[in-house]
Amino acid sequence: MLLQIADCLEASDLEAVVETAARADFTSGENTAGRVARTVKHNLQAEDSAEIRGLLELVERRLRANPLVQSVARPMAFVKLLLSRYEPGMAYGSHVDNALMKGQRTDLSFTLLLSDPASYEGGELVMEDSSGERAWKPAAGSLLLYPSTTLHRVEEVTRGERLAVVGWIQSRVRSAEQRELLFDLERAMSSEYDARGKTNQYDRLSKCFNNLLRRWLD
Ligand SMILES: O=C(O)CCC(=O)C(=O)O
Ligand SMILES: [Fe+2]
Repeated sequence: MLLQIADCLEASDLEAVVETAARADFTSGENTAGRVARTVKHNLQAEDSAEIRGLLELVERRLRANPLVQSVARPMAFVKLLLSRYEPGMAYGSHVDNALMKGQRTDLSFTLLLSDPASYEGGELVMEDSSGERAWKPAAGSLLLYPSTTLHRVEEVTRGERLAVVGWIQSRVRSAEQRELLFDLERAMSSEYDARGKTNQYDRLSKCFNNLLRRWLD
């Protein structure tokens, strides 16, 4: 399940992040890619600095505080975040993300878009699965959150600049299928409560949700 979450950063955060990004030094993303990924990874990544660490910490705080992120990802750890930039001619071909980063399992991958989609051409994040392909190009401040098991790519940027924070989450629930069931159940609970209050139906759903979560937590 891929989820798009709008407005993960409010306007003032977004402005501050873009300003910091404009002062950052970038190096080729090929430096942090493996032997094969290197053949398809053509982008830029911000070099580590106190300012960049502050920026990434702010993004992580906002994502952790987002109830939808909590409910879709059930994060145990934010394994890694980085600031990336695509200029005209840059793209990231089809790949699946590494299962292990910094000794931790990656269960979900995310992209937080920082550029206004009208300001660049190309740069769609394309998800490839057995049902076909789907391209995403959301508004600045929106988050795309998807299972790290998915093949995906970033289309070539042909005009302007695509700035984004990308990252990986280790979940407390390893299986994407189980995470999706829990997400649906939690939503059903919450709409039952909003519509009718703490009914028998709500209690029944809450029992299923909590006992499945107990069973599936790592
Ligand atoms: O920039 C993106 O949307 C995704 C980048 C990506 O796939 C990666 O860094 O592994
Ligand atoms: Fe990726």
